[in-house]
Amino acid sequence: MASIPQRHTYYGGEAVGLSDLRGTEGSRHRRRHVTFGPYILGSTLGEGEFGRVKLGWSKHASNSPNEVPKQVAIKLVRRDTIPKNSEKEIKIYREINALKHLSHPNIVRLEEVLQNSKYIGIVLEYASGGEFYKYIQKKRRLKEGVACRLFVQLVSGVHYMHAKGLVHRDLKLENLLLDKHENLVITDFGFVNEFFAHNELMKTSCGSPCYAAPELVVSSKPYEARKADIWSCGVILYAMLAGYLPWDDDPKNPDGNDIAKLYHYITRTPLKFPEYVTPLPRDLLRRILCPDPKKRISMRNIEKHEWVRPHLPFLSITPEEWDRTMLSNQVFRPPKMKSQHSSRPRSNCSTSSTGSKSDKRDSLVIDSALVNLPAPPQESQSHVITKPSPPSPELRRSPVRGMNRHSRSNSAASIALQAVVDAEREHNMQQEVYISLSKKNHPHKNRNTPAFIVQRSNTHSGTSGNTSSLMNKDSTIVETSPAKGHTSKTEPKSNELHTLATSINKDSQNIRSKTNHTANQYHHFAAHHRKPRPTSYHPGSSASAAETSLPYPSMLASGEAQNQPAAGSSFDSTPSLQIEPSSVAPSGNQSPRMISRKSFSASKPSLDLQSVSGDLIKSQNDTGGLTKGINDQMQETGNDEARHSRRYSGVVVEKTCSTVTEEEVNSKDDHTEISKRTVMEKKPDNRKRFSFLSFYSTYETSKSSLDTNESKIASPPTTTRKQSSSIRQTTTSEPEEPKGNRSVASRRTRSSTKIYRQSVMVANIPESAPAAQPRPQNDQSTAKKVVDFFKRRSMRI
Ligand SMILES: Nc1ncnc2c1ncn2[C@@H]1O[C@H](COP(=O)(O)OP(=O)(O)OP(=O)(O)O)[C@@H](O)[C@H]1O
Repeated sequence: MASIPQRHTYYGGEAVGLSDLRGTEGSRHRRRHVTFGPYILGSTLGEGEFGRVKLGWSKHASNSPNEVPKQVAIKLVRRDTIPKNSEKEIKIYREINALKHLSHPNIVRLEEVLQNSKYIGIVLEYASGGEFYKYIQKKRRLKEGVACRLFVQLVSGVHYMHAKGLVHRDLKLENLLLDKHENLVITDFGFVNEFFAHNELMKTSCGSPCYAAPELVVSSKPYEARKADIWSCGVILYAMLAGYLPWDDDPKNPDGNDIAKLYHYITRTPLKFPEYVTPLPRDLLRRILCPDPKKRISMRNIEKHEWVRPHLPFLSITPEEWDRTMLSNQVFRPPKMKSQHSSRPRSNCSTSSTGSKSDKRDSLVIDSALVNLPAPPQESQSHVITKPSPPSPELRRSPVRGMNRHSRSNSAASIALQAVVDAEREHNMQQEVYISLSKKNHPHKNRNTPAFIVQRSNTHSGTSGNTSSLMNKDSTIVETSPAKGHTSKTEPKSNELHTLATSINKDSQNIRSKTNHTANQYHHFAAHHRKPRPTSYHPGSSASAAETSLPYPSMLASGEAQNQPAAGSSFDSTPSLQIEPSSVAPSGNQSPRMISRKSFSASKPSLDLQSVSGDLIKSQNDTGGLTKGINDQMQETGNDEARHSRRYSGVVVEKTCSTVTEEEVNSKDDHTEISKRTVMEKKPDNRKRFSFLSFYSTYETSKSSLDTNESKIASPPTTTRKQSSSIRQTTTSEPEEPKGNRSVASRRTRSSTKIYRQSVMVANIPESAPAAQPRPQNDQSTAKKVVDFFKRRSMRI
């Protein structure tokens, strides 16, 4: 038996033995963790605009030695860094609100929102697989099968959010993470926006130049945001397959510094591929990376493309089915109901972990008016931040619209309050879905069974008739809204949905069982780095939904001729709804390897939602505006069921936590561990063409200091990480040529400055950008600085 080493201290001639010191020593050795609410804080996983993202794990689960504590990523946002009504506040608000409504295995899951007097903690699912760009960087490029699986996951997640009426607007490799089973996880919803009509156009351009669709850059016209997301997906797919970004080989703009030239090049130059990219993905990429958004392939047609056919069952899962599946795998405890007489939500924020008076003082004072969520800011034509605007005349079914607004509700503190209120609504919604499911299980009792159309794709009429031969004619998709002219012919069988869920769960359990060992090592895997991110948000307004024709600049017109798909311009046509009942249920072999996340697991999550969440408040009037996409379908089909399909999107709880202080958080980073991810951060191989971060240049790793003396044990050993960097812009213009030998070391190392990407607004790039002319040296250097600034940052275009 290990004995505590005897220590004798001499005090003025009197020996003090162990027994006298045991208390002192005991307290010294006692593990004291830095905590935030119900979570023990660990190392810093990364750093963004809002602050550090910490690894955390549930205190409650750790009581049992055999139970792996639930791990989470906690985005800690200092409240005093978020001025009221600031861009930052709006961005956080948007991100939280969007995540609450998204429940998809490839979208980062929001666990809850916590706060104390100093911090707001956005508790997210922990994506332990690290950052996706590093994954590609490590492998140089992905094998086709792997790329296809991950692309399908990306498409599924993006399609899901589009169906929910949301557009991401900043899809890029840096905003993709991997979970422990190398499934894709879409993160960073700071630029998310809602759209309310199928053809609704947006004004505000967001994103990063390399991933931004041309229409965002070369035209000031409103754009169809979903098509812009699709473009970004294409750039991501290209990077997966090729190992570098497309259109980076302009000899006149080798470094891609000149954004005007970059976009001229994009719109005028046919897409080139290295020889190792096979014809099928090439065809798909040509259809996606089509400069003319009108001719760009739609999400539905991507899902029908031959290349992704092996994953058709997965892609066939509709948003509604995802909602149900995720819901069925959630452990949901009915929240404590507040008193019926209480008109305002009750918060447990005063039950801070310290219970100090100051904490109570800092706790949120809940204003009943906050029950009405503020509207998200509208996009303004002038690209200026606007505050929540009054409801638009057209009724948009949004939880943030169509309700009384609270004029002061945009304060940082109120964000978490909104979360409480939304939890209330979520619960209500949850109950609706349960009712819906229960009715579905007894269809004879259900008068509102949704009208699923089940039909072979090659039998539907209309626009799909011209589909390319590469389209999967036998493919089936599942839709909740019937095609025009169709009436509900086949009702969805609840056992079909069940089969889907069961299949997924089986898959999940298999993977889970294989990876229990990995799970036990969870806490050893963390990473921290400083990752530049877009930092500003410029809400804009949506253009009129009536505006369906997008005048397109001539340069695009000329470019589109070159980048058009070889055939099948009808890809953008709205496909009819098709379901092949027999193919709805995914076969295990065909399903992409993903799942394995909690949502798919039948196992009980270690987080005790109730103990964590405290009060959840039931809402009376959730109208689910963020599910506008579904509502659109509902309106089209007259199908009320879609309304019930809004999923329960996680319990969002606001709670006051008082144990973490700024000093603790700041100091704790000093000893962060990272073992797994650092493997990916070896010195870049010069033979690699692919190096994503060049665009943002090299940036210094933040040496986080998570561990205080008190938390050494809580936090695994720290490895200071250095971000390698650089998306290389190559000089050769030869097509079909792998360009791995180009020397980019100098570019990679040209900057080691710590950089925070900041969104910027730039004027639209003129159609004919002035050719680069010799300029005085001083001017050039200034211009270079500006260009570098843009290149290294996520850019508001
Ligand atoms: N759920 C997560 N799991 C694991 N790591 C994460 C998670 N979320 C964020 N990180 C890490 O933290 C880093 C910063 O996160 P994120 O970019 O979301 O922060 P942010 O403050 O929103 O920054 P920005 O909005 O500027 O992008 C990420 O690059 C990633 O490495």
